[in-house]
Amino acid sequence: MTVQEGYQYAKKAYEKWGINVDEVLNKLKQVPISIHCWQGDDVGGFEVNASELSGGIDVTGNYPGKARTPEELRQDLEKALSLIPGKHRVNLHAIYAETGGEAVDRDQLEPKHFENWVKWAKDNGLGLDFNPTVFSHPKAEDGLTLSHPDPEIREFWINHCIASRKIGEYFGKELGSACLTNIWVPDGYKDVPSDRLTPRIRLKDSLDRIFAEEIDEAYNIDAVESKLFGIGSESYVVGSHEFYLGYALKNNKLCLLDTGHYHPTETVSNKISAMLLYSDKLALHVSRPVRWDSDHVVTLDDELREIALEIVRNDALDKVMIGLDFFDASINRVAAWTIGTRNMIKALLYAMLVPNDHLKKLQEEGNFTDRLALIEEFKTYPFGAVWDYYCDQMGVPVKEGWLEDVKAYEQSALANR
Ligand SMILES: C[C@H](O)[C@H](O)[C@@H](O)C(=O)CO
Ligand SMILES: [Mn+2]
Repeated sequence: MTVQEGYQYAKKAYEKWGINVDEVLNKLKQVPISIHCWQGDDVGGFEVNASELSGGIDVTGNYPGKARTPEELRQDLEKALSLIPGKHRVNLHAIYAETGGEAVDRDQLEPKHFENWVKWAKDNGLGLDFNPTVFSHPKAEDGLTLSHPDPEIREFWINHCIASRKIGEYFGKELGSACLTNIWVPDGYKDVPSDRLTPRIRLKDSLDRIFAEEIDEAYNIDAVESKLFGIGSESYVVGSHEFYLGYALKNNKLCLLDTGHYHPTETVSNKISAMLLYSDKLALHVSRPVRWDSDHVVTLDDELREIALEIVRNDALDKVMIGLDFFDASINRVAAWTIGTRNMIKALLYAMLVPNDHLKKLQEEGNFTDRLALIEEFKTYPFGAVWDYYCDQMGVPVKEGWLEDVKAYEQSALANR
């Protein structure tokens, strides 16, 4: 069966349920995914005086071919983007600044240090998002930053976050698309704290100072990302979910939910509808925790589909800013981006091809038998045939065809590094 024949067959199956597949694909085309640059170099960055990765996160594996320069990272991203259908965004961290060989500390970073990224984003029709890097630095050595008892250390990180918001504003202005600038800090304690409140008072004060400067949301949107625990902060994290949920609601900021930052049986899919009742927007770092916040490559698992269903069935595609956050150095890094991003898009397509309104109605009527039966039957509807057609139409490889491209790229580019 050709891709076209498969599509016609699938279309008929979905049309029986009133789903207009052509309309679905047009809608899907317009959903940007923010692809994290840090999968390409194991969260290393290009600082002149780079520190080891810290902040309670870890990248394992040493698959050859990691990007060593901004040029290599951009080249690898271009390769991955050529295998992913749609127009997307790239998410940068401050450690990806280009300072021309000069050591520029993070509180001194300026838009000019990201000019190459902006030029590249313009050439490739991409939006850019941003993150201050509040780890992997001598001033984050003891695992405390914006909540540090030492006012000088706090000041340094406050200034870095302010500088980051200005860089975000610059991205937004240059690219004509608002940049999401997300603050995540690792602050916490390995062992049971004797005072949970004081660090939180300091973190709140730091955030107030960071956000004191008004920046037009047409250019820069602020987000705050919580966490449950990290390596070395197993007992207490200052910026917990409740801390940031309260902060964001009170200060009109976005909560960013990282799917690896909750208890193992706690799901982000279950939070989306609740949070959107109280805030216009929220942001995601879609990741895959395996026993811990391991940042495995996103697979098309139940939770990914459930997240996509929650976004789609609640008509929240323009309210939930979808970003990815995983880093696996045990496999080809371009393949990691391709697999994870294609899966995110596949999940959205899957969710758009479910008769969501009908299923909602069944629930309202108390018809739980039909609800379960249909949810299960739709899992084996010919969604793969629609996905193949979408890839074909968007000019990217169908099915696993992309793997050949990645292998050729591994030979021609990655193997020489
Ligand atoms: C690179 C980090 O993963 C990222 O900044 C942060 O979002 C995080 O999830 C830390 O666990
Ligand atoms: Mn994250």
